[in-house]
Parts: sequence; structure tokens; C-alpha cells
Amino acid sequence: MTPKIFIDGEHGTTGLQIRTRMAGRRDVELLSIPEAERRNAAMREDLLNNADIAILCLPDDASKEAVGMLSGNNSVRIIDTSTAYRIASDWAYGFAEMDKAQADKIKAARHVANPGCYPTGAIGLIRPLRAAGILPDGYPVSVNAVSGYTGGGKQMIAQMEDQSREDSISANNFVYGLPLKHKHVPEMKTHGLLDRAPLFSPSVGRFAQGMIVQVPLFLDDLKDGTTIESIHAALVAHYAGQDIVTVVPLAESTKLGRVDAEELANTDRMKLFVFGTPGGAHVNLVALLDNLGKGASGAAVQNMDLMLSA
Ligand SMILES: NC(=O)C1=CN([C@@H]2O[C@H](COP(=O)(O)OP(=O)(O)OC[C@H]3O[C@@H](n4cnc5c(N)ncnc54)[C@H](OP(=O)(O)O)[C@@H]3O)[C@@H](O)[C@H]2O)C=CC1
Ligand SMILES: CC(=O)N[C@@H](CCC(=O)OP(=O)(O)O)C(=O)O
Repeated sequence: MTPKIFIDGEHGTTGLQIRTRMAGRRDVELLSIPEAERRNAAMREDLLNNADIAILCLPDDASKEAVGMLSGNNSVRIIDTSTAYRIASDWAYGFAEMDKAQADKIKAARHVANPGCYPTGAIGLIRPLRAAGILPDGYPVSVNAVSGYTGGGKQMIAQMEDQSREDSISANNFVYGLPLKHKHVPEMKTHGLLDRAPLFSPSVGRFAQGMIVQVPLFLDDLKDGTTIESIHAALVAHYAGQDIVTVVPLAESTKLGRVDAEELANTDRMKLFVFGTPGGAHVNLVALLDNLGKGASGAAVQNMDLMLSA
């Protein structure tokens, strides 16, 4: 039988992008709710319970409510794109490339938590270095990032695009998360295998989709003998055989003068770079992705496909 998929929140930013990615697919049947009924709880509950996989594209509270609507149902599998379950031990974390066993965990899981956009970049850079023993216990990790404004969902899109609104945003680039308590920090710490919470400073630019995540490192404070080449080699080994997450060769990245945050917009891929000078004191790790691609909707469809392949 053709598996039935219901996207709860299908008329929002992430939901719409998932729907677009599924358009034309004949191997799945999409259950749909009319836009005007998107908050009709009885209708949602019915559709949720009739799906084989429910993809939740809702704010955290509404996600928890949807999971509650499925509490008596032992067959529906869930992919949640919110922050609600990303460090819950009974949910599989939906970052298939984060280590060798993760894709199989996602395949077998009933409940999958889709990663946050910024954590996808940060964990993608940090976890391989923790696993290889290069990034020692206690290292004070900083994560600096810029996102396209669709990362803020329907509300921020309207604030950036409609300057007649009372709450419009006129800045072309702004830093936020200033109290340093962003909701993505616990997820970066847990799945980045860090013993100290990273210092995370996000920002938004006046472009719709795209993201750069940077993790600067002091080589002297890493495992003895670490070099730009050994860091790059550890990332290359970690992502060997992957095609969605790739590591840019040093010979290529050393020639670059800049990295464009929009380069991977409208793709589901992520590129990792290691910048610095051989023999120098510092390296800067950079992840490039689309906040709505590998950072959200692309990852959700990848996870759905893994679950359907079980
Ligand atoms: N945008 C991004 O880049 C990313 C987003 N995410 C996560 O994905 C989830 C969705 O975010 P995003 O698509 O950006 O948000 P949007 O605000 O664009 O869309 C959310 C959708 O959910 C609907 N909704 C809100 N509350 C309820 C409710 N109680 N019952 C039913 N429907 C409801 C909204 O309807 P209404 O229009 O009526 O408000 C809207 O259609 C969030 O948890 C977000 O954190 C994850 C990674 C990246
Ligand atoms: C630009 C912007 O506002 N971005 C969002 C994160 C987008 C994302 O990844 O959302 P979830 O973790 O909720 O899934 C923020 O900083 O809250």
C-alpha cells in the first residue's frame, strides 16, 4: 500500500517546502488539510491518526499537542521539525550523517526529531572532531552564524518583506539571541558531544534562504600536533561516501576569497570548509547550507525516505 503522509503545518514555511519537494511523487500519498482549517484540532487529529508518517511543521507547543493527539496510536511514525524533542532520549536525532550508525537509527525509529538549522552546521563541524579526540574536553567552543530571514518563519518573512507593518524590520543584517540563551544551544551541546555549552551568536541577513555557520578554533588548545591538514583529514574521513554533506578540498578552499551565504539556497546539501594558513595558529570551520534545505525541509524529506526504506 502507498504510505500516507500528513504534514501538520503544511501551510507554513517549512511545511510548504516539504510539500513542494513531494510534488509529483507517486510512491507516497499526501493527506492534506485546507489552509482555512489548518488550526482545526479535530480535523488535524483525524488526519494525524490516519497517516503512516506525520511530519510536524509547527511551533513547539503545537508539536507537543500533535504528539499528544497520537498518544494512543502505536502505528503512526512522527518526524517533528520543532525544537521540542531534539534532546529527548527516546527520539532519534534526524541528522543521518552525524555518525555511521545514525541513518539506521532513523530508519528504525518511530519518532524522529529533525535538527535545527544552525545545529546542523555546528554539529556537522564539531562532532567529528570530538569523536576523533581532536577537540578536547573543556574547550570553549564558539558558534557564529548568519541565516536567511525565512529561518524566522512566516512572521519574520512578513517583517522583512513588508515595510508598512508596525513591527517591520528595516535592518539588512542584525545580530540577535543577545542573552546567549538560544534554544539551539542544548542541541548543539548534546549532539556535538560537548561537555561545555557552546557560546552561540546568530544573526540574520536580508536574503531569503541560505546559512553560514562558523566555528573558529585555536590550534594550540586542541590535541597536541593538530594542524589544519589533520582537522581537514578528520572531516574527510568522517563524511567519506556521503553526497549530501561534503568537505571542500583544502586545495580548493585556500583559493577562495569569500563564501556566499546563498550559494546552496534551494538545495538540500551542506558543504564544510576548513580555512586558515598551513603552519598558522588558527583555523575557522565553516558550514554552508540552506536553512530550509538541509537545515529543515530537505532533512525532513531525507528522514522520511530513510523511514520508508525500513
Ligand atoms: N524556518 C526555518 O528555517 C526552520 C524552521 N524550523 C521549525 O519548523 C517549525 C515550523 O516553523 P516555520 O515553518 O518556520 O513556521 P511558520 O510560522 O512559517 O509556520 C508554522 C505553521 O504552523 C501553523 N500553526 C501554528 N500553531 C498551530 C496550531 N496550534 N495548530 C495548527 N497549526 C498551527 C501556522 O499557522 P498560522 O499561519 O495560523 O500561524 C503555520 O502555518 C518550527 O518548530 C520551527 O522552529 C526548523 C528548522 C528551520
Ligand atoms: C532566523 C531565525 O529566527 N531562526 C530561528 C531558528 C530556525 C530553526 O532552525 O528553527 P527551529 O530550531 O525552531 O527548528 C531562530 O533563531 O529561532
